[in-house]
Amino acid sequence: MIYYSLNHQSPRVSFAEAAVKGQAPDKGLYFPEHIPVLPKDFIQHLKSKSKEDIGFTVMKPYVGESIPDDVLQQIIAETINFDFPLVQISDSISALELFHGPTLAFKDVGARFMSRCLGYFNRHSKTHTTVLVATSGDTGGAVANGFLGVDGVDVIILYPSGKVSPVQELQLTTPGRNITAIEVQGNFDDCQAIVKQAFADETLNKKYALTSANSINVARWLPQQLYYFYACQQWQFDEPPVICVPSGNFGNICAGIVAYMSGLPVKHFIAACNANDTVPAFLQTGAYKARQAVATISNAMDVGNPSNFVRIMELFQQKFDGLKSMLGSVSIDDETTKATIKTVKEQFNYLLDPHGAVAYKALADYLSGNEKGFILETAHPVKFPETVEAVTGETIKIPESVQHLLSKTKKSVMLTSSFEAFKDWMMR
Ligand SMILES: N[C@@H](CCOP(=O)(O)O)C(=O)O
Repeated sequence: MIYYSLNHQSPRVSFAEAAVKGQAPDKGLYFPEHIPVLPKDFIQHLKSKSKEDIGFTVMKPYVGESIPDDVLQQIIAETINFDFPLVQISDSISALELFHGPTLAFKDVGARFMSRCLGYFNRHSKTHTTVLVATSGDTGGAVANGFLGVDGVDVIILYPSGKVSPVQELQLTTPGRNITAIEVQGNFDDCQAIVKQAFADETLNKKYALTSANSINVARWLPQQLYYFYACQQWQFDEPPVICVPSGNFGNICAGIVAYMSGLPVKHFIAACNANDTVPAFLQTGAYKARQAVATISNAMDVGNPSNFVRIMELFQQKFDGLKSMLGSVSIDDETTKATIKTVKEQFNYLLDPHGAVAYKALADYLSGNEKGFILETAHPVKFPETVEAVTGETIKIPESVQHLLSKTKKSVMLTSSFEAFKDWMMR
């Protein structure tokens, strides 16, 4: 597989080069030159396949010759060694629970896959890589966990001060070793802008081999397709599902659309957003206007300028009508999100996290007649106990993986949101 830059001013590269660079030199996102269509037989017999088989079959065309098959099989097995259950909430809505990994959020899959790929590339080229990552909540913890102790890799996580949940903050500020957390006095878009500027900065690039562990990196983005295959493997109805994805940086839903274009049966996609409504507004007006991110209770989606939207446009060959026929997007406010957590708990005894609740409400509003669908439950409610407990009046049982964090002390470097402050810190 060859990858090109969406800005079309950089050389085409292999999977290995795209993963090691993160972003193309012309600041474009890498994109696969074609979307492989999987054999019909494979899709029809998903139910009889193992998670590992599905993972290998889906990822192999994207990885190409960059990683030998036996190593890729091992990487996939280590990436997906937890459950992805599709749990029925109501007659028409199920939840694909993506929070059974080590950091209780869907980012674990991409972070584990990418860290192992990079570890493999570094062992072979004997290079040292510095991974920069911006987070609005869940990516940071997953990347810290996935890259902890990986050979030849240092990780620098930038997060918006005061705008991630206490559990998320502990996950990304306490691992130590090769992981450093930078607390930025700004919002997620400021963190993401600093990271993107760093990739284009000559001085920093002379000193460090930089890459990204956000979904702008193909090795973080593409494995997210696997969720959709695992969901369809468990889908019990004849009609294909409507799939609703809580969306911030739009990497996850973009990966879902790739899975659909590879042959996975899907009726419609809905990108459920919080008050950060850049994409819902675009789908209504046809004018894309990035906005300043605003803080909400579903903080991992507090993104005003979603990086992956350019990839979604590319998948639909820049055709607005084609895009609109397959993708809808709505904005759900915090009060409605809280009311949804409460109602779903009372009616169906299912506890949603704020991100899942945004998706649940968007899907419930969309479905009509006998239509059925599922949401991606992207994070465990225990990552947001203040919100969830206040709404339901019940205490959430704290899992072991969170319990041990609570006694740890946060360690971070506080910086302003200017690129110069970050560059100065990096140079020192
Ligand atoms: N929702 C994210 C924001 C970054 O998204 P990514 O998928 O591009 O890493 C977060 O939780 O940090």
